[in-house]
Amino acid sequence: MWEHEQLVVRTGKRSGMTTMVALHSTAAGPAVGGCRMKRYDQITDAVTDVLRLSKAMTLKCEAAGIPHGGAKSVIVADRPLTPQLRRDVLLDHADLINSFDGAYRAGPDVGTGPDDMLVLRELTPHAYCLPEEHGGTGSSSGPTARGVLAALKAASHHVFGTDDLAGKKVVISGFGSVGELIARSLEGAEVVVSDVDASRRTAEFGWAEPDQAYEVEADVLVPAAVGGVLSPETVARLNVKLVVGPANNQLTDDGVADLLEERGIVWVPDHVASAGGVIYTLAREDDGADHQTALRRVDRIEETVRELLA
Ligand SMILES: NC(=O)c1ccc[n+]([C@@H]2O[C@H](COP(=O)([O-])OP(=O)(O)OC[C@H]3O[C@@H](n4cnc5c(N)ncnc54)[C@H](O)[C@@H]3O)[C@@H](O)[C@H]2O)c1
Repeated sequence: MWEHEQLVVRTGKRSGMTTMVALHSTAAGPAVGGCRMKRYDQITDAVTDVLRLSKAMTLKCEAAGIPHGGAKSVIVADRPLTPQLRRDVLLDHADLINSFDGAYRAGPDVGTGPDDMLVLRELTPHAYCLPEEHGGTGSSSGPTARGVLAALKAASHHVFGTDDLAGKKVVISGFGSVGELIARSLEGAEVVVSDVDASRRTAEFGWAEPDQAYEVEADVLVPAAVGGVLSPETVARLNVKLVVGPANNQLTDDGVADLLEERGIVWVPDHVASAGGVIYTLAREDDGADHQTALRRVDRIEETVRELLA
């Protein structure tokens, strides 16, 4: 069933490249969501991605008590991007964002960052997370990691009877910006990381090949790479008691949550665990909260997860 307010797919007049915005819901307020820049095999894969991710943003805002709806945008990187082409496609995307008259406000996501938001801002006011030297809050990876750690605390208490993961074995699939921050914060835990990019391997942590990360015998799995990683097949192979991570849309479909429950594995929904970035950004950039106040709002994820699991 179609449940989105709008989906607009457009060919940019400067770049000739496809960009799209899915507006899932503005019922709670203007819709927010990141701008993903990625190569897709088929344009339909990009449409599926933007529709699912925008719906997840509505759930994320609702669970975090943020007065915003959910949206997402995608820039289909179907060719190598020179700096000029990257700039052109971002300006094209800014035109598309403007066509929503403020109903969609963009931030960075996989493949984009604060510098790209600065380019968007040349043509649209509806871009968050500019670099700090330009008055924005920069990358949201830090607050996102903090939110995951808050969720981990509450979930660990529920599953292991202690907030502290010291002495526990934790597998982090996706050793990118959020995954690395989480790995470095887990003092006293045995941390194993995994990434498709083998250059990310470091002697500081254990290493699992990406196709084996979901089978490692451990206490906790942290999905921190891409979505769609928890399928009936991967859930059957899991060897952990708890799954908590920032990756958006971890389940291939909602029925996988039942399979996790049948196996006695506690899973914290990603739209709850990964909300730290959006909570922090909106607190600072919309509400004018200072850094510490915004972090305290992120830390409330712990309480949300406690209530959810209870
Ligand atoms: N950064 C944020 O503020 C934020 C907020 C909410 C959700 N998320 C989600 O969290 C996840 C991680 O975000 P990030 O900012 O760290 O991204 P990132 O791009 O910095 O890191 C992702 C890492 O995953 C690796 N990877 C990709 N595919 C993989 C696979 N199949 N198996 C193992 N590793 C793989 C990449 O090589 C990369 O190192 C993403 O799914 C993102 O959508 C991030």
